[in-house]
Amino acid sequence: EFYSSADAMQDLVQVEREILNATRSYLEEQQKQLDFYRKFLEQIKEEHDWVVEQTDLNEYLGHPLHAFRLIKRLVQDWDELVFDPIVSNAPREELREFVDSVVNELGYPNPSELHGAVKGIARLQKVYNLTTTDVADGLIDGVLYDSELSWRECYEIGVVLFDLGEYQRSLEWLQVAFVILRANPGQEENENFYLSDIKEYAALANLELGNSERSERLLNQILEKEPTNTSHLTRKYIEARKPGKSSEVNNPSWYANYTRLCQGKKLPEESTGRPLSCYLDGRTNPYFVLAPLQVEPVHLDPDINVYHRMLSQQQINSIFEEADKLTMYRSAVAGNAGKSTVADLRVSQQTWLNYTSPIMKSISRIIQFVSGFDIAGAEFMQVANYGVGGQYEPHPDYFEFNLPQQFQGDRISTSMFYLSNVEQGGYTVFTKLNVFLPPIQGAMVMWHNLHRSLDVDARTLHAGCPVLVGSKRIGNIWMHSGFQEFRRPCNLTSDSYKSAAYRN
Ligand SMILES: O=C(O)CCC(=O)C(=O)O
Ligand SMILES: [Fe+2]
Repeated sequence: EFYSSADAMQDLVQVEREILNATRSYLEEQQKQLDFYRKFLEQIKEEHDWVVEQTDLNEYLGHPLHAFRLIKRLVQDWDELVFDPIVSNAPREELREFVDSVVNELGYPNPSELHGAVKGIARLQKVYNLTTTDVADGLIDGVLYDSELSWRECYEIGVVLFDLGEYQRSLEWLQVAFVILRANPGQEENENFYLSDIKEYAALANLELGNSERSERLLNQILEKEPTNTSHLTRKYIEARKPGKSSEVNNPSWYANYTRLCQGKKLPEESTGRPLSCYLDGRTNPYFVLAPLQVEPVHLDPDINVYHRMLSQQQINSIFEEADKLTMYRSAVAGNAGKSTVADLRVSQQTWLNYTSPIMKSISRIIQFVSGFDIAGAEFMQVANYGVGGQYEPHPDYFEFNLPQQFQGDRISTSMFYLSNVEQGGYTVFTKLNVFLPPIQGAMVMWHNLHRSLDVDARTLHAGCPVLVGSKRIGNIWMHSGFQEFRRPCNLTSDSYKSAAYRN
């Protein structure tokens, strides 16, 4: 799978380059062949015409050499020089074999990936309030990119969204396609045919949305002006079918907070009289005496801290070198009965790094010093890469139920390293705490997922917002509550009441 990770997408660039080069050579080879055939035909024609011009063909062919020449041409030359090569077409076979080998080695996206990519665009529009015209113009959240879409691309997006049942969004894309196509007359040979085609899809989308009148009107326009083969059938279909209901979009309860925070907007907060401010911490562990931790507290109770400049570019490169040795997989989520499943709510690719390499040894040391926890029983570091539209919808990091058998206790804390900056989007947000964090390369954010009583803390619900532009890389280390009894002792009374009101 390619669309879920920016890294994986890079392979596709190589695939396209290889196919491009091979096809170009193929065309050159074919051109040579064609030139050869043409020359052959000219030669034959010359001889043939000469034969036909003979006043007495019988006499001419009675000559043994003339007869031999004609027979030889037909038996040998036509076959060897023209028919065989045309039929077997060696360059085409070579091209096919080459493309197969490239595809086998590097992979090739299947049609479902187009759906994934289009869903990604629709998701970005929804989360960041991007209008369809802006996106089509290459204007992404206020930044203009040199990447405007053609009418055909807009049309394809509209069709895929129609297939996905996103009729309102589909209609918007179809409208933009229509406008672009009509604004550039003469660019497309079958312009009128395409305009009708777009209208036909728009008629169907309108029908699904419950706008039967509009649907009717669009179809009549086609039938009056540019009737196509299918429009009559569509008319029958529309007459036979009951219009759909304009579906009220029912967003989940967390959705408003989620999108607001993803856009970098906070709800106003009551002042606690004690604004949070950054500080240097050289006392948590002697390790930090000479290079104190640069702490940015972003929330108190539950505490969420960002530690800046934890990793240098060099260290980050070393992490990627380790990750490159392994295969990245599409991230899954715990589904029913704890089974892991792939879902749109988490679109990224990931792999796991153990703590044996020098860089990972040093990370495990740092993480233990900062958190105070013993890394024994912790999971390997999960390195993830999100492509455009990649995201992780609100979730807690703890399991609570369905704790994997090999776990020593639940995930007591999360330490998440930002291994890249993100050009636009990709914030980490805490939907119940009114906190958003733009990724900053080299920084690490840490929080506890469990109360001291080891009950789960529902306030820690968080999400990775969709990446708008860029490629997001993170590294997660989850500590487990086993082995930590002396590191973070329980209180005498349970503190789980604090999060009781935040469940669901
Ligand atoms: O991508 C992010 O910012 C959050 C990722 C996350 O929550 C996770 O991987 O569990
Ligand atoms: Fe998480």
